[in-house]
Amino acid sequence: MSKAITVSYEGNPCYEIVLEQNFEQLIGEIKKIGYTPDQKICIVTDSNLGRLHLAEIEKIFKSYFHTVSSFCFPAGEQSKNLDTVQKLYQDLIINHFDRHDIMIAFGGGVVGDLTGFTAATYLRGIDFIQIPTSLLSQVDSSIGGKTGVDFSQYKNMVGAFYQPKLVYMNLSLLQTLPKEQFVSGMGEILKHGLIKSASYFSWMKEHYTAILALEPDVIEEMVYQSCLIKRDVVERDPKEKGERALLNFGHTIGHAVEKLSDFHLYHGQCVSIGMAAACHISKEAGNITDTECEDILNTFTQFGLPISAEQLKAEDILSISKSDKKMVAGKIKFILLRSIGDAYIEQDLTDDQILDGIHSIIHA
Ligand SMILES: NC(=O)c1ccc[n+]([C@@H]2O[C@H](COP(=O)([O-])OP(=O)(O)OC[C@H]3O[C@@H](n4cnc5c(N)ncnc54)[C@H](O)[C@@H]3O)[C@@H](O)[C@H]2O)c1
Ligand SMILES: O=C(O)C(=O)C[C@@H](O)[C@H](O)[C@H](O)COP(=O)(O)O
Ligand SMILES: [Zn+2]
Repeated sequence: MSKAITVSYEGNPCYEIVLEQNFEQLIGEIKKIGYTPDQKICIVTDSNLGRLHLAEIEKIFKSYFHTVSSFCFPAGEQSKNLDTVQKLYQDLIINHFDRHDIMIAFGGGVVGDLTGFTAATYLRGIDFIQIPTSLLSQVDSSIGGKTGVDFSQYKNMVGAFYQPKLVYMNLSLLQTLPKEQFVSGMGEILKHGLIKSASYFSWMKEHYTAILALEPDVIEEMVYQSCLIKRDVVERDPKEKGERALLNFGHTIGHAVEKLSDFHLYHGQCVSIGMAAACHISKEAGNITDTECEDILNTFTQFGLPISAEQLKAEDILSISKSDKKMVAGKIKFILLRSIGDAYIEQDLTDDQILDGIHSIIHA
């Protein structure tokens, strides 16, 4: 069981996404890039990975590279900020990292986004490798080169497009991922089906027992299919000039809910709530039927994802949604469904239409 996908950037092969059940091929993949033992390695990770898996990965890197250090920060979205980036810059400086050295993002999306941004900006850019360990980071955040941190609690306000040199995932690490984090990753995976492939969405509904039981073949197939969908989108539109915005389905309201929950709700859970609102708006716009909307919401619930945010105020969600980055000429760039598997960008929604969607998740 092993799969690889090539990601091209501006028409040229740029990096490989490797799906494995262990770390046996990691050094081989690194040698293929042309890295040599004299290059210094900084493994960036969070406190949970530090406790569970850092020793194993350090040993693997030390079997090839002469100088391997690690930088560990407290787990959670609260760490995804410029303070942590500054501490990481300090660590790199103290350890004399220069432009030909390499950073390793070993963790979930928080580690990946923060490490990628630090790699993009330290010495105007040094190489980095993604070793995503959460379901969400394996299917979404490690691919496509969106890196960044939150600023003043606003999601991903400071960032850069910066591509990794390799994405290597050991799917067996999902065994230690807490259940609710696995479910959070399902939010982005179901999004992939909803925006790009009705058959993939149906496949997930058919396989939900096996998925939640973490059956290795089914998980590998699912991660692979999601990586293919994300790869195809980011290859066609690497800098979000058009189609890539579809990956933001559920995120405008989702990011507002994430901020308003003070990051106590996970990203994929907030995206699920945001998608529920967007589905309601899509239904009211005459695109999807009542039955389809109900089917989507039932599927979210079946996977354990939330579809409501009863404790929040509609006006707060609307006003924070409007301060998200996706405003164009004062209008929210909103993603709606034309049908299951087919999403589009809508820039002409009125506040009333958006509020109606928000009310559907508050009174769900
Ligand atoms: N760059 C992108 O394109 C992109 C895409 C989607 C999401 N994101 C960002 O990704 C972040 C969410 O990522 P996430 O859900 O991975 O969150 P996360 O990085 O906080 O990881 C979730 C939790 O799971 C733990 N964890 C990770 N892997 C584990 C494992 N194998 N075993 C045990 N514990 C493990 C982490 O320590 C953390 O507590 C958000 O900041 C979001 O904005 C970015
Ligand atoms: O890769 C993308 O493009 C995405 O939008 C994927 C999203 O799932 C992800 O949460 C991304 O970080 C959102 O980016 P933002 O620019 O809307 O903050
Ligand atoms: Zn997301």
